Amino acid sequence: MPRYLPEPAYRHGSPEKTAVLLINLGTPEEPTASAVRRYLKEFLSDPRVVEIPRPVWWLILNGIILRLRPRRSAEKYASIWTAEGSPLKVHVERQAKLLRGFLGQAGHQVVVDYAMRYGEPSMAATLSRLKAAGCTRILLLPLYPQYAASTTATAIDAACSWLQSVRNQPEIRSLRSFADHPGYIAALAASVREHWASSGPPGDSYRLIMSFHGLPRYTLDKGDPYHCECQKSGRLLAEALGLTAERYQICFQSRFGRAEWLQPYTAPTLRALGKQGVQRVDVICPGFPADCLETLEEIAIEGRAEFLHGGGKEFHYLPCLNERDDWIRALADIAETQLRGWPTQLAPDQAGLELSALRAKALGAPS
Ligand SMILES: C=CC1=C(C)c2cc3[nH]c(cc4nc(cc5[nH]c(cc1n2)c(C)c5CCC(=O)O)C(CCC(=O)O)=C4C)c(C)c3C=C
Ligand SMILES: [Fe+2]
Ligand SMILES: [Fe+2]
Repeated sequence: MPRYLPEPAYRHGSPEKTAVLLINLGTPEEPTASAVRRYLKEFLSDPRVVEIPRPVWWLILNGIILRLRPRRSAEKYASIWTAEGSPLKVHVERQAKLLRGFLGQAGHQVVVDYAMRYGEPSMAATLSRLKAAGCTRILLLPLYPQYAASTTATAIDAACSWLQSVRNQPEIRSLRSFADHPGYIAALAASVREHWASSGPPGDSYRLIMSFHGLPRYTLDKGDPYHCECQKSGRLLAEALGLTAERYQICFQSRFGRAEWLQPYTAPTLRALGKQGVQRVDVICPGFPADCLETLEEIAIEGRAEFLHGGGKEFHYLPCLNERDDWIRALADIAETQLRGWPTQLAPDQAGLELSALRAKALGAPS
């Protein structure tokens, strides 16, 4: 027998609201080994993330990874931690706040919130809170421009498993990906152009490196569209910038484990470019809408060292879209497109409430 969360008695005509829920990966609560262990345990236990059969993976995870990795990763987190907390969380929180303002300008009265797939604020708690606040329509917006089963799909799974616990379910919509959204590509292109304007235009010995988070190679063979969506975003960005094929390169970072991942790998590519005598690289991470450990530490610190040790002269890391105005506008456009057909004004609902109160009065009974 399913067990449902406690539910208030249904009242006809109660206010109905629409919510937009931004979803990101999640991040440890503190840059300490124990907080990182808790985070990694939840993250890496997800069968969408690691597809190795369970008894074997359970032994590797608990016997090796969770003993060794948390301390090393915590040191890396400590190197990028801010006074306000983990950069990923700080940026997502601000993005939600800004999106609320932008959607408000567009005339929508929607509730905008954010949740993390792993850690806090959890998806289940946030969805329950939205429901308790009267949200009967919820748009799920995973903040992954390129679809992957290990990111987008697992975020939707988590929402679906929360739905299983709900008696009176809200209506749900979800965004699959936005790899070729014109506003997203234009915001990336504008950030590169602004960077060229302030750091000098690219010379003859130059590459723009577009570094995406990697995935195991088998995901491509098994039909995950992630690789293709990354190629598409990269090509559209290059086209927007007027870069020919020799002037940019798409590569994949953050390899985890010993299996083959999507190639070319970012770190060896940076080192090789330095060795080949390429003078300057600018690195952008279009797959990450918010700066995080993987961009601020792995690219801006370690990637820089790879290129310079290889013999390169000038390395620039371009920040993620974060709170850029053009990006938040693009996000608002993405949300509005998905919201189409849903009432996003409170007024009609309030009118409905008034009407049902009148009816209740007329009938002399609760509605
Ligand atoms: C952009 C999309 C991402 C994909 C695809 C992705 C797949 C993926 N990641 C791991 C393992 C780790 N990732 C870690 C951090 C991390 N990953 C993403 C995004 C994607 N991951 C982000 C935004 C972050 C940063 C989080 C932060 O707190 O700043 C980590 C943790 C850090 C570490 O110990 O190295 C791991 C582990 C796998 C296995 C995977 C797909 C199979
Ligand atoms: Fe990752
Ligand atoms: Fe592909």
